[in-house]
Amino acid sequence: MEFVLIAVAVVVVALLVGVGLLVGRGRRTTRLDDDAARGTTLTRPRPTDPAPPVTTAPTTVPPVGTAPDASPVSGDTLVPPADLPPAEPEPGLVFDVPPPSAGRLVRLRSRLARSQSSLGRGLLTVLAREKLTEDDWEEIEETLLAADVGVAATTQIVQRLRTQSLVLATGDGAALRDLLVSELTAVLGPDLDRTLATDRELDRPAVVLVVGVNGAGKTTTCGKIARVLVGDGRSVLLGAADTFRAAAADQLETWGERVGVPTVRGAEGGDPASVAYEAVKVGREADVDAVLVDTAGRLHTKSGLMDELGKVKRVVEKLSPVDEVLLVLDATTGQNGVVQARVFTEAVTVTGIVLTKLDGTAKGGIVVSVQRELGIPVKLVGLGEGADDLAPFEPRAFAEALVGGQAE
Ligand SMILES: Nc1nc2c(ncn2[C@@H]2O[C@H](COP(=O)(O)OP(=O)(O)OP(=O)(O)O)[C@@H](O)[C@H]2O)c(=O)[nH]1
Repeated sequence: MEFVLIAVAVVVVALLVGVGLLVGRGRRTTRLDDDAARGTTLTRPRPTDPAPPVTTAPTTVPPVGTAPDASPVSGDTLVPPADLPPAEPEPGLVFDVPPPSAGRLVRLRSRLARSQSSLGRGLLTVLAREKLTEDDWEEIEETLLAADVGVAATTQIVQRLRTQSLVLATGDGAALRDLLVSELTAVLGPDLDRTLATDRELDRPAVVLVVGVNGAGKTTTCGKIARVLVGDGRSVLLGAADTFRAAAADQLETWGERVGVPTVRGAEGGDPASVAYEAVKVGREADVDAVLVDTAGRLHTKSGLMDELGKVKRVVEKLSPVDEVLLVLDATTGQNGVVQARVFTEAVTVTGIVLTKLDGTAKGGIVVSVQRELGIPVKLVGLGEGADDLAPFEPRAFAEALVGGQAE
């Protein structure tokens, strides 16, 4: 009898060890050090899985952060934050290698097809006419307005084109097309500083907050910016301060895992400010170049959301200056987006706009009106759902792409 009991005990222990090992092979979610905010966890790409590459969806283990006292996932050793992020993937791991940011807008110009066919082609057809009549100029004006270029900018473009067409004397479609590109470039603010403040300072990482309403593409954009930075050779840490929607943290983690970037996340419904603080703290200890913090876009009330954003920024600033606050706007929402944007600019000092979903609208001129109305430069544009469909904004290249035609 005693022998049977011993045999049963051995089998049970073996089974438990086996299950523990299997779980340990999933996503690695590690409690941070003892000073970490309650419920905050750090996830990093799995370092020792032999295969398959991380480009596929990772195995998910329930977030440890939901239970404040949870201990590290079985089989994990607590990784000192100063070791982060891995400079190279461990043997057997294949991270995505995103392309560098330079020249992306030119590569993605065909994504502006909808804007181009309504704005560019419409204008080119009129400009190609032998002699431009009053009706033609009106048509040009209407086309620009319909593409959301805005009244003031449209008036400026049309007036200047008219003057210059007189100088040209004859109807030269190609020359007028080039003039149109120049005028569009001029209203896009070619001299605005669009540098993303993501360069590491001497003693600390750059800190970027990503804000905007839900559905605008914040989390996706955060992940895409991480890829842009990794593609440019920088080290990044992500902070999932959108604790309102648990899936947002999972989504962000997955983006990070694909390029070898760790994520700090909190318990669902936890305090976003403490997650943001923790992310910046870990980023500083790990000496990364930039910490990107995703924030919530939805709360029970709009004023609640704005108060929360303000708090996130204030709390982070106890530890580090915030170098960039990027407001993500959905280009397909047109003027509504501008109204939303104003609410955000009242709560935090927005330093740059990311205009997403420009591939899904015929109103590419929204870039002009958003910038003019808010007085904030568009720094990045989203041109598709693909992982690398985010490009630094370049006025001339954008104007060329919108107008299309021969000189492209
Ligand atoms: N076509 C297109 N889709 C985009 C672009 N950027 C983001 N999206 C899509 O927009 C949808 C919403 O993106 P999310 O990143 O989840 O939006 P969010 O603002 O974080 O939303 P919440 O987490 O609910 O606040 C996703 O399906 C994205 O793939 C873009 O540039 N083009």
